[in-house]
Amino acid sequence: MSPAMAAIAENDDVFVDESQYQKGVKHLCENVISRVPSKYILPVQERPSRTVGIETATSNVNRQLTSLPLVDFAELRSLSDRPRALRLLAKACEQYGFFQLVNHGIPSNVISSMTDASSRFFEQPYEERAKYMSSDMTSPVRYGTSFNQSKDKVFCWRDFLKLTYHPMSQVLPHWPSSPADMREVAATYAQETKQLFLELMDAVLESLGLSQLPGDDSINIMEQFQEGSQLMVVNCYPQCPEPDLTLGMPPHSDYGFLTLLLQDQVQGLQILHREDWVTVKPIPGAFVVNVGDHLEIFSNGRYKSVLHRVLVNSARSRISVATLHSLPCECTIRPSSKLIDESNPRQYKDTDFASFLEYISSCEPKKKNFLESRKLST
Ligand SMILES: O=C(O)CCC(=O)C(=O)O
Ligand SMILES: [Fe+2]
Repeated sequence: MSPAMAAIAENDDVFVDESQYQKGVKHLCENVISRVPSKYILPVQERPSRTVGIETATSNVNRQLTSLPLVDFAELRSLSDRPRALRLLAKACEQYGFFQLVNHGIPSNVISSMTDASSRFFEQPYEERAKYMSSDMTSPVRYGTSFNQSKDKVFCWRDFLKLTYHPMSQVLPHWPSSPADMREVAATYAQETKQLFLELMDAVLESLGLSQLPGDDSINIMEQFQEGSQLMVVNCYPQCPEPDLTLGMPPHSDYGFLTLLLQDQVQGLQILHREDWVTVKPIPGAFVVNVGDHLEIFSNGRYKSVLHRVLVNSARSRISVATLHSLPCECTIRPSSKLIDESNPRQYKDTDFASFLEYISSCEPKKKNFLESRKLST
């Protein structure tokens, strides 16, 4: 360890120079650390064991593993089972904003290769990962740390690699060339999850009663989804010596229509359900799917974009891959006209990707603020 980065024995702060924390948690963990540096220590009210919801603080944390609703994709694909599966899907999106998707048909080797290549990416020396560091939110490849590292006062215990994917564009050459299989594995994974998202979105529209209506926008919107935005977020949460003092990710909701999340077998994801934080139990090979802000807006509030956060632990590091899908970035998102009537007045303003980026660049995005900011006061 160089003197400039020397750990101060009695102090928790590993780095004398604050800017070293910008290099990420993996980099930090290359030093011997037995305590969490103050840069990562949350105020007491925001720590994992002390919060219910985000504003209220009680000690009533539900650490039980919850069984999320299970949606069987094979049933959605079967003519006879589809109506029942659609009802289940609707209930999950209304009541939890989350479900586990099983029998989705993506080959298991595509999934295991993705988690495997992701782990190997983070195992590389810092200099290799740092090639992709960028503060430009629109960059097609971005390595970074925390949640919003240029704004966060307290850092999260998480490093990430964000890859934007578009079937037509030339972003692949910008993706990491090391590990050697990363580009190919990530491209296959992106294509497979895109197809899955399209089929799921078709089911979501049907579950909202929006398909096959004369003059309905659903055919139009499905065409737009073909060209839609797709962001893969590979999250790495290293082992943490004092996991009760920090979070892997703060409470947040996702911006798109649907997020397809692959988590390894290390639990950590919690969702806010009936005011309790509940841990989502990993199911091997399943996707955790959640409603994003754009779908809440499009469904005029019927489907919920729910706050979730990530706990870290002292025993094992954790990898997850979240794929966020939405309409093309230049599209405006607004409540479907079919879901607005006298008894369901319009609840959200028009929104677009540019206003979202502007919003997250200008504030500390730790709460459900963006979606709140799009709500019309009634
Ligand atoms: O790591 C997880 O389980 C959740 C990740 C997440 O919420 C995100 O990337 O938006
Ligand atoms: Fe998320």
